[in-house]
Formats: sequence, C-alpha cells, structure tokens
Amino acid sequence: MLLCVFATDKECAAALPEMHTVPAQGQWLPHVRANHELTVLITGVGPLNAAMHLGRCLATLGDRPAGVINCGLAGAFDTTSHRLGSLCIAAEEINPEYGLYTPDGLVPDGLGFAQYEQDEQRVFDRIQLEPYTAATAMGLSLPQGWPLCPMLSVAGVSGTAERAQEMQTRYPHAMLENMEGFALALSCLHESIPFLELRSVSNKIGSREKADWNIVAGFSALGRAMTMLLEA
Ligand SMILES: O=C(O)c1cccc(C(=O)CC[C@H]2O[C@@H](n3cnc4c(=O)[nH]cnc43)[C@H](O)[C@@H]2O)c1
Repeated sequence: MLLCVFATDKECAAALPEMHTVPAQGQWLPHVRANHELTVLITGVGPLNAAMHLGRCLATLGDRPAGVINCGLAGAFDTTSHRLGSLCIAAEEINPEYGLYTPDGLVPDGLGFAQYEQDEQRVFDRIQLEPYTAATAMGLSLPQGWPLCPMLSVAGVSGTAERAQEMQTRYPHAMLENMEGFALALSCLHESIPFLELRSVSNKIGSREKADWNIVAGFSALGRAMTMLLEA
C-alpha cells in the first residue's frame, strides 16, 4: 500500500479525479488506481497539520505503507526556469525557520538539538531526499524530464518580493517553496519509510499579482503527474 498525502481536498481531487469521495481534513480513505493500492490522506495546510495527521495516520493504519507520496502545489522563485503548471520532484527539503536567531541571523544548529539523529546522520534544517530510490521501493518509476529541485518548507509563506529575495539570498540553490514537505519528509525519516514529493508550480514566490499565479495549471499538472506515476 502507498500512502498519498495531500494538504487540501482540491489538490487531492485534481490529482485523483476518479475518487468519488475525497477525505475530509485529518481523514484518510482507501483507493485503487491502476493496480496500486493507495491510502489517501488529507492533512490540512502547513507543517503542523502535515506532521500531526501523518503521524496519526501511520499510528492508526494496520498496514505499514511501502512509501509516502506527497503531491501538491508550490511557488517557484523563478517562473522562467520553473514555469507555472510545470512539475518538480523534491531532491532536498529545507526548513528555513528552524534554529537559533543570533545577531548574525538564524543558525540552524545554534541550539544544538537535531530534529533527527541516527548513527552519523543529524538533521537540523535540511533533509537530502532520494526520490529514485524511494520510487523503486514503492514499485514505481519516475518519468524522464521531471526536474529534481531543492525545496523550502515554511509555516509563513513568502508573501512579498522582499521576503522572497531574503529566502533566495539565504538559500540560493532552493527553487520551490511549499508548506508541508519538510514535516512529511522528517516524519518518514523517523519511521524509515521511503518518501517521494511531487510539486506543481502554481505561483511565483512573493508575488500577489494575478499574472504570477495559475492555480488551474498547477492542479492540471497534479492530475498528469499521478497518471504518469501510477499508470506508467
Ligand atoms: O484552491 C484555490 O483556489 C487556492 C488558491 C490559493 C492557494 C491555494 C493553495 O492550495 C496554496 C497553498 C498550498 O500550496 C502550497 N503552496 C503554493 N504556493 C506556495 C508558496 O508560494 N509558498 C508556500 N507554499 C505554497 C503549500 O504547500 C500549501 O499547502 C489554493
């Protein structure tokens, strides 16, 4: 069984339009798509909802999932290289709000408490993901042409050009911003469950201009993504 996690019912309905009933927030339902047994969970928006409801779901389900797939919208710093309606696979999840604020800025390991610690691996604000390995463990193969992108996960969305610029300066290699990915990736790391995150670009980060948003294209891309992933 694969656990498909969405923040909102709209993302779920766009990705799996054949589902007759979409779960309510904090709920999950079984579903079958192209011989893949799925459990579909809606967490609600943001990292706290994501971690809490994934944790509840994993603790309650009888079956341990072969993997967790997170599918949702995201903002892009550069909508020329990552166009509205395009798809990205998360290669890294970054939690830019974790650590100790000092006169020199935020220091991720400034408190000394890792968010995850096992053998040599200590996670403060970054998780390196292994999407190809995760897909294989889930019996899936990732289509060619989906770019691998480092992503920021925030509780407070970058809503101004200044905030977007600040994030780009702090994390120049980050390409997309979302709200749930890091929390879900961290939960899966703690439980040793393969994790795969697919995001479609719905907007330019930091802009509230209508021209910099295309939610409809973002939703359509989620539908294409699930078809390519589950029916390949
Ligand atoms: O359904 C709608 O019409 C609608 C209108 C505006 C926004 C939404 C969302 O679902 C967006 C929140 C959701 O998507 C991720 N997201 C998208 N863009 C960004 C961003 O620029 N920065 C951070 N997160 C973003 C996020 O993961 C939320 O879960 C729907």
